[in-house]
Amino acid sequence: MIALTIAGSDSGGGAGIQADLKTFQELGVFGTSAITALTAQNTLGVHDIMAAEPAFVAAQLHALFEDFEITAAKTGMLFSPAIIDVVAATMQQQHIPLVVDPVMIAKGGATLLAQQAVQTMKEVLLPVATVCTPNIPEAEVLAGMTITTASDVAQAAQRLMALGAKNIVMKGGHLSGVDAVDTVFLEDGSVFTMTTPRIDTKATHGTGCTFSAAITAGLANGQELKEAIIEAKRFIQAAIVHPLGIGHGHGPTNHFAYNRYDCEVFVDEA
Ligand SMILES: Nc1ncnc2c1ncn2[C@@H]1O[C@H](COP(=O)(O)OP(=O)(O)OP(=O)(O)O)[C@@H](O)[C@H]1O
Ligand SMILES: Cc1ncc(CO)c(N)n1
Repeated sequence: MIALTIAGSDSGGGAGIQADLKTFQELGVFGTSAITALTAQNTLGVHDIMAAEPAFVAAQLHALFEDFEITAAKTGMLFSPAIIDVVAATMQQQHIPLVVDPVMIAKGGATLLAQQAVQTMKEVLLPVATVCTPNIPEAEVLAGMTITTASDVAQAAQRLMALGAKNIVMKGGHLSGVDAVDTVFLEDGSVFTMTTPRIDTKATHGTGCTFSAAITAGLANGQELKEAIIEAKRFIQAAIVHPLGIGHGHGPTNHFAYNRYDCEVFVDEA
């Protein structure tokens, strides 16, 4: 099975393209990539960014779809309106599941999506998203509202669905509480939560990339969306619980952990 990640390169290897390809590999999927930007980055922060020319992003996508039977794709850091336009136009023609991780800001505060690209993401990318996986700050920007309560989470998800995203995973990593709770809103109207203990760790660099890549790998392998989402939560929890101790800042998660350690996720149908 072949999956595609359309994202930025993280030279530090914990997020972006590198995290996605490691996740695909661990989940038994052949990974391909279209790189939207280079970042000079480590666990302490982003030093510099060099965006790819939109035409070169298009060239990478053309080369991939010409040759490979890609069965699912994801987007990560897309940086500019012009790159989003290229990606959306391509994905509109490909009838495969698309996971949109609406990456906006790195943990150290660097901007990974230009301010003026938010509108483009809402107008052209969400309509082609099979599933969108915002963290709370991203959901606030996309939905144009403040999120504090569970009913805010549901309202924001409804707004993203109204923009065209078919299914939504609202990630709770940025909320407080003893548990890390993600809430999933499916196209058929069903809602469920996925709960794991919140781990007190600095090693959470690339959690969102890894989680969305794991969903993509599941879809590429032909799993149902719900099953792929729950398995992805297991993957990211194992990767957070067993850190590698790399770097001096927000360290990467452990992509090897899922295949080595068991990990429980509590699923609650609302
Ligand atoms: N400290 C933690 N303990 C357990 N799970 C966590 C923790 N932090 C995040 N998660 C889980 O990791 C997944 C990614 O969520 P998060 O909200 O961190 O994404 P993100 O902010 O997009 O990540 P990124 O740093 O890549 O931008 C979710 O399933 C979330 O619940
Ligand atoms: C390239 C890249 N993509 C995504 C993130 C968000 O974790 C990051 N820090 N770097």
